[in-house]
Amino acid sequence: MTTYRLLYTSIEGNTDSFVKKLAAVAAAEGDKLSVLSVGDEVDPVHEKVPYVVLVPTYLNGGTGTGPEVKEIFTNGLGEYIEYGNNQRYLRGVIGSGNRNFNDQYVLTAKRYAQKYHVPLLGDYELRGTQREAEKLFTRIKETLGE
Ligand SMILES: Cc1cc2nc3c(=O)[nH]c(=O)nc-3n(C[C@H](O)[C@H](O)[C@H](O)COP(=O)(O)O)c2cc1C
Repeated sequence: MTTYRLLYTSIEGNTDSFVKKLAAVAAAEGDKLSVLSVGDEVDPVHEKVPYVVLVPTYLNGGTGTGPEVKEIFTNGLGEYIEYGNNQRYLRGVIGSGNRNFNDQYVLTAKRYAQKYHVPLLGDYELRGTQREAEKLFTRIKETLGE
């Protein structure tokens, strides 16, 4: 049994729901997740093992992808990554969003991947599907596996 560390933020509950799907996939494979939901109220701790983050997309300031388009609501997760040495243990990002946002689909995750120099491991829409949870759990294992 292996335990995989995941950090995420969820404003409206969709990411929470997807993380539950991932946990069920992990359990079915005899593995475990160690998850932390990072909200504004969470005091950052020093991460001690490699982890993957899941971040939904919330933006304002326009319809494009330029610097005028600002991240909203999810900033606490970025601050957590930048706390102490936490960035050193970040291994990858999974993005979520809604394809109705076209070019801005999962833009926050793409920005995190670029900013923190880690791969975008994949993406899913809204609450995601069972199939996506299975596929992304495989990516998490490949990324964090021993
Ligand atoms: C105000 C607002 C802005 C959003 N902006 C984007 C966006 O720019 N790109 C995108 O892919 N999804 C966007 N979304 C969709 C959310 O990322 C999507 O609903 C996600 O599943 C929310 O996750 P959560 O329920 O865990 O907070 C937006 C949603 C809201 C309510």
